[in-house]
Amino acid sequence: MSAVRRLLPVIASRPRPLIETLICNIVVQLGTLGLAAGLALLIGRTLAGDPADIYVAGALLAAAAVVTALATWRESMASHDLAYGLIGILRDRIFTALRRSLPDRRRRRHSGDLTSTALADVETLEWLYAHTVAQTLTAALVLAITVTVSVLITPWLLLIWVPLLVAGVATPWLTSRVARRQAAALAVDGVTLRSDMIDTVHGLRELRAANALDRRRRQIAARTASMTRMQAKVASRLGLERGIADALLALAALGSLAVAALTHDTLAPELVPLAFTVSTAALAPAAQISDLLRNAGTLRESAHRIVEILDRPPATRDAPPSDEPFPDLGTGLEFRDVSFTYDERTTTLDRVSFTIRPGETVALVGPSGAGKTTCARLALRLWDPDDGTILVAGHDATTLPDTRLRELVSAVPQDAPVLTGTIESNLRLGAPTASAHILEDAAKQAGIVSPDAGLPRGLASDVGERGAALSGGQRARVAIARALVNRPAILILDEATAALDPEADAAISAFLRRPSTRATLVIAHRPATIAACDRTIQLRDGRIVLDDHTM
Ligand SMILES: Nc1ncnc2c1ncn2[C@@H]1O[C@H](COP(=O)(O)OP(=O)(O)OP(=O)(O)O)[C@@H](O)[C@H]1O
Repeated sequence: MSAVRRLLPVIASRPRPLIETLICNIVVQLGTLGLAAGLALLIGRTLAGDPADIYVAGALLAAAAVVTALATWRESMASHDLAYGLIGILRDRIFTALRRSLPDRRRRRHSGDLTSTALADVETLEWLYAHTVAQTLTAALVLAITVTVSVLITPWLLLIWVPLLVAGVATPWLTSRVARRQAAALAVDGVTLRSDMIDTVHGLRELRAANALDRRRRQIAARTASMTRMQAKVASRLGLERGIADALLALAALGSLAVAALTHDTLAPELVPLAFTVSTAALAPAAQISDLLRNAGTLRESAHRIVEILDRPPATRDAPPSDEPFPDLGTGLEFRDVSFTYDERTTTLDRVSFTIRPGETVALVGPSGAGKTTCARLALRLWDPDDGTILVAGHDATTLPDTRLRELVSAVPQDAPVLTGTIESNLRLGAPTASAHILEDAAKQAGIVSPDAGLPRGLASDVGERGAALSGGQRARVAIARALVNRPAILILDEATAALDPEADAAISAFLRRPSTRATLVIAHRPATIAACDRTIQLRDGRIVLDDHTM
């Protein structure tokens, strides 16, 4: 089924503005047609020496003009109400689809690119919903009426309308493949340009330090030039198509005039202006339909990309929501024969089994690329293992509803992002209603409020744009405190202490040694951090090579 047809039913979710748009459109089009036809009849009868009552006719025409104007105003409001409402629904569906399917295990596409293209595509659909569906239905109706009426007045007009309508439809149909190709190329260029710009702004410091800013600027300029060339090609194609459409419309007007002139002796004289007016009145809806056909390529390309996102398979299947209590079965975190691969070629984890009991703190160590972070990601259920089971608090993780799992497991990833705001707003991220006591307790455990943290304003400290006003160590402390606010049953620290200064490292080590009921997995390289743990598991090439209390 075509992507546009898949997205059209969304329109049924807002029937009121749709019906209003449709009715107003019909009133506008028929009102305009009625005005022109009324005037033509008036002129015809005057020319034929049988003038109508000018006052009655004037009043009728004035009333039609007012109704048409009011309907135009309402139509504009209703169509935009319809379009923006539908766009909101689509954005929400896209967000849900992306949320379910990201992070992409196989890294098929950059998630930022995907989102940015989808948002641009949704804007394109504004045109479909606000200016296309109802308007095209009405235009087709008015076109059918005008062509039928004019042909009833004189069948000779068929000679004009049939070939011109065929040519009008054939032109954009013939160019539709090129149009889609161009729309796809423009979208790729646009997205790459946007993500290059965003990456450049984010990496400004690194690019400047590497003396790479000029090179980056030239790359962006080259991409812009390529886009400009493609835009010129699109403009040239659209111009040509518009030119052909205008020429066809002009031919229709001339043809109608010629038919009116040639058949005037076979027609009642008062009908001559009417035949010409009604026939040329078909030009406006014909132009509207040709406009739609001209933009169909871009529209189909955008709809296709949106449908692609909506159809993305979920990264994990969420267990159905349940009111059943999930008793903590007391096992902490357990991996049972877990195997996992990112790309189906390399085995990242090979039958990994370990248990971290409540109250235990375990260091997961091993060389770079051994699969440590992958273990943390699977425990957080970013993806499910290809084989084996992960038990969280005694439950198979795949049977736990997502929200429950997030309450049980908290993680501090490598380079955990700190969001713009204050330390408090960052701590409240996953627990908006947490009490001041809980926040302070978490901040204390992570060493934020200690004198050596360098944060005299404590929780009220401003972290700057994405944490830029904090040092690496301070950012790590905020990320650790954020993970502690939910008081998780399972805590995972993935190289979270790597950026800490010795004082903070000592504070975190002390925190790790403190007795608690939490199961804690610490991915670390630092001897001091590893020494603070009860046990060490060593991973190499995705396999456990050591699980020991001493190392
Ligand atoms: N999203 C991904 N797509 C494909 N391969 C990945 C992905 N993430 C990690 N890998 C690969 O999986 C392997 C294990 O990576 P992982 O990050 O788990 O290692 P690690 O032990 O945590 O390493 P480090 O100590 O350097 O952080 C590596 O070879 C890595 O290149």
